[in-house]
Amino acid sequence: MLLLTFIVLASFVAAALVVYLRWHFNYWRKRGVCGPQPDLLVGTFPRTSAGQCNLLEELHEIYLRYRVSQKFVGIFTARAPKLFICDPQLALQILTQHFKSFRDNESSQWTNASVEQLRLCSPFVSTGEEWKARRSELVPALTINKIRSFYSAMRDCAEKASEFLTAVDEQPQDAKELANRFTAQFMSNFIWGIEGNAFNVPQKASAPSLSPVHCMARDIILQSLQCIRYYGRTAAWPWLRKLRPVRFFPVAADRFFQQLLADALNVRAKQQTGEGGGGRGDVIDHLQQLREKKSLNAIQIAGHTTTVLIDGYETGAMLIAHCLLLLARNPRVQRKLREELLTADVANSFDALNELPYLEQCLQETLRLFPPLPTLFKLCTESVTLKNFDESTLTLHPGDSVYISTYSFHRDAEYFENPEDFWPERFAEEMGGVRKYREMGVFMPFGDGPRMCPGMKLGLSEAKVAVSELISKFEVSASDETRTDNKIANDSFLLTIDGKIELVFHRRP
Ligand code: HEM
Repeated sequence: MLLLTFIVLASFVAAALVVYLRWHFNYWRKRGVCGPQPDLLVGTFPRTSAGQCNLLEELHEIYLRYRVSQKFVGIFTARAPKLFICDPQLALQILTQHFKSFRDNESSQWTNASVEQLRLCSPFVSTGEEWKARRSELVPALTINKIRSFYSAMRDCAEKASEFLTAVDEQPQDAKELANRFTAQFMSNFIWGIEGNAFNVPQKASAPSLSPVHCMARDIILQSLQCIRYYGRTAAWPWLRKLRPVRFFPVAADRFFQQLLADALNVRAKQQTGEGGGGRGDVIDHLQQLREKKSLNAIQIAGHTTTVLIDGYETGAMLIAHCLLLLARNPRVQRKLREELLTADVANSFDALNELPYLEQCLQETLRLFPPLPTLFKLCTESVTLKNFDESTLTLHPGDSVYISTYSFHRDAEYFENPEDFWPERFAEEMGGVRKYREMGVFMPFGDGPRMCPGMKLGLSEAKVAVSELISKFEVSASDETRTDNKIANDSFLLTIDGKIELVFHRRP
């Protein structure tokens, strides 16, 4: 009897749960929005939830299925409803004309002010007026003139990479690690005016040890990726995040960067009172002036230094590593780029480097195939009505989430012929250049609108300097360990190819 009661009760609870979940998954249907049938337990992304593919790949399948008939479809990450935008023009409007209605990033909800502070100072996770203030403080530190004044420092870092590669004598190298050494070295100089030592100890067969700034940047990236996985796993139970809030930056990194800031400001203060004062024009100089004009506290200033470091260190390195990989696989493109580089005086002129059309095309084509930040997660901040192809409408309200997958637009054969091919010429000026694709809304590796990446010029400059140095001095080929297709890693939030990018650098005579 007891057993029977238990079975009846358990069946009742199970049935009630199924009814509840089904009812919940009617969310989009009730609002007149179509979309793929969600799995009762894991929503629209069963293979991503099982670790079998990247969220982008499942999003891309949905995109290809619906993009002709729907401008937007309803999806569920676990139980959370999201609106997925399949129409590039609508995506562009969301980022530009409708900006007031989509001002904030979903990542602003992925930060817990009770457990960490430096990360909160990044414009990327700030909201409302706070975002405006943080962004306007940062932008003047990243102008083209500032970057130009660091051109010889950047070239110096790239030359150190060349010396290092010469010393390791054609042993296969992890291109991502190499690129991270370069960006860590340059960022240390650009932000704090310190030597990164990223390429010291060029003993044969032994890799140089990493600088403290490099170690901390790497630890922040690793911990942030773990946090993003945690946010993915707890999507169905968001209350868990309140019970166990997590930090994106390790405690040790927060302390390290606050101390580094204090030390750098002390040194500057002494230099200004003694002889030889005068700014070097680096990020610390800019922040010091800002502190005097606005009442910024030490946390906010240290937060700006970590924002520039982390974005310049990781996204810049991803662009460099993927570009070297694509050039290694495509000897024709590599030769053509080298010919262009060898005819210009790039060693002495930042402007000459920026005027090289093929170098620009190679980098844009790399960003098309491997945009480091391939999904934009936007939050509705003011009610707005969107129109579908069939003139039906949907009104979104504050708090609703919207997903835009630049990865899907970038790999759509409708806009980019043979989308898996690396063909930089598609971005040639005479074919309309980058502008043509940006206006269509199908190319946005740096986002668009008022929140567009403020570090675009810095990221592109880092990559231009590193790629131009290495391609003019080395023939680059891929080792057998490196995959030959563009399959992306299952667990990467920042988009990266699956497996290592192992390259061989043969010194040219
Ligand atoms: C190749 C390198 C880079 C790529 C592909 C890239 C890409 C992006 C993308 C897609 C966004 C989101 C834009 C949006 O929400 O519409 C973004 C935002 C941002 N990026 Fe970059 N980025 C790069 C380098 C940098 C660098 C070097 C910095 C240095 C400071 C930087 C700082 C930022 C910041 C602060 C934001 C947030 C802006 C805001 O929300 O107002 N990025 N980036």
